[in-house]
Parts: sequence; structure tokens; C-alpha cells
Amino acid sequence: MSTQPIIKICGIKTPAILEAAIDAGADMVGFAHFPRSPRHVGVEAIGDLISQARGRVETCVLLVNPDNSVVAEIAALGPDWLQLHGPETPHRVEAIRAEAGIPVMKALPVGSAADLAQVPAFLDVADRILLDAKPPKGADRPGGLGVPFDWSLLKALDPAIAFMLSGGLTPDTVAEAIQRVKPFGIDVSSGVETAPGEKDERLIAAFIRNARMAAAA
Ligand SMILES: O=C(O)c1ccccc1NCC(=O)[C@H](O)[C@H](O)COP(=O)(O)O
Repeated sequence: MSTQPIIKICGIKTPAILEAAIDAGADMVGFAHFPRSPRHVGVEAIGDLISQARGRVETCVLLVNPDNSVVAEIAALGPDWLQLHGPETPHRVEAIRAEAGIPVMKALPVGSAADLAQVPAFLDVADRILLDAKPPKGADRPGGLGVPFDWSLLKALDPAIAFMLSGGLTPDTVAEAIQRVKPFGIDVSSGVETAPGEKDERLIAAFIRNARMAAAA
């Protein structure tokens, strides 16, 4: 029997695209709350999107190095998960998880084998690990850049560690990613867009279809 990876579509901004992701069979959807992002969604709109998704698909709100007031404000909206995509330390992840009272996914940037050495320190404080491409120097945000990393680096990781894979995945590359890396889950944003922040329902459907077929093969 094949194991299907969890599929997360990140950076959703509108009710219509949320419906498209649910219809296409996403397991999890992400809403970015980071003003510098082309996918930024304000607190009230995130609340509406979470209400629309409740009981139909898992929801995740992406934050970058949030202070406790932001964590509390977002947690009060009732998402299933928080995603921490900044330079949060293990100690800070633990504190945010306690403040929010919901599971936390910690994103970690990977640009070299040495970057994987930080993973074990987060295993006891985060409920899930997401491995993403390290942003190039000078990037204006720490993720959602559509850049892949060298998956062969992951050979250095303890195979018992389950992780979500992200960074530059597209409908054309997701099958190879699943077959080579065998991640617990996959996460995409730019690869299902026509321009930064502009999700496309046909690309979302193609991404999910190709991922499901690859995992079943
Ligand atoms: O999407 C953003 O603009 C963003 C801003 C700040 C931190 C993280 C951000 N996105 C993270 C993601 O959407 C994904 O989880 C991941 O980085 C993969 O993105 P992509 O390479 O675009 O598929």
C-alpha cells in the first residue's frame, strides 16, 4: 500500500482559491500573515478563511518571528496550526507553542548539509518540521520565493525524521520530489501561481493530481 504525503497549499488569499484547493483535495492550506509578503492576509480576512475551511481542510497561519500579542491574536481565530517561518530559536518555538495552545510547524532553511544539523534541536519543541530552501542573500522575505534546494543534501538527515518538503516545487517537479525524497508532506506556494501572490486553480489541481499519482505509483 502506498503512503500519500500530506499536501499543503500555502499563501491562499481569497475564498475562491480556498474553495479550489479544497475541491482539488488539499490536506492543508496556509495563510501568510507577514506584511512584506505578496500573499499577506490581514487578521480579519484570515478569520473568515479559517471559518470557511473549518472541518473541511486543516488550516495553518504562517508567521515570521511573531511577538506574543500576534500569536495570541492569530490563535484566537482558531487555526489548526501555526507555521513559524522566521529565525525563531528552539526556546522561542516552545514558548510560542505554549502561548498559542495549538500545534506548531517550524520551517528551517536548507542551503547546505550543515544546515540540517539544526533539525534535531527542534524535534522536541515543534510538532512538525518543514524544510525549505534557504533564501538568497538580500531576499525581502524568508520563504515563498519559488527556489528549490538540492534534495540530495537530505541524505545526511536521520531517515527516522519525518518532514514536510518545500521550496520551488511545481506541478512538473512534484512527482520527482515525492519519489526521490519520500517526504511526510509537501508544501507549495509560488509553483501554483501565475505571478507572486496570484494563485491559479488549474495549477493547484495539477499539482495535487501529479502528487497523488506519484505517491500511488
Ligand atoms: O509566501 C511568502 O511570501 C512567505 C513570506 C514569508 C515567509 C514565508 C513565506 N512563504 C512560505 C511558503 O509559502 C512555503 O511554505 C515555502 O516557502 C515554499 O514556497 P515556494 O518556494 O514559493 O513554493
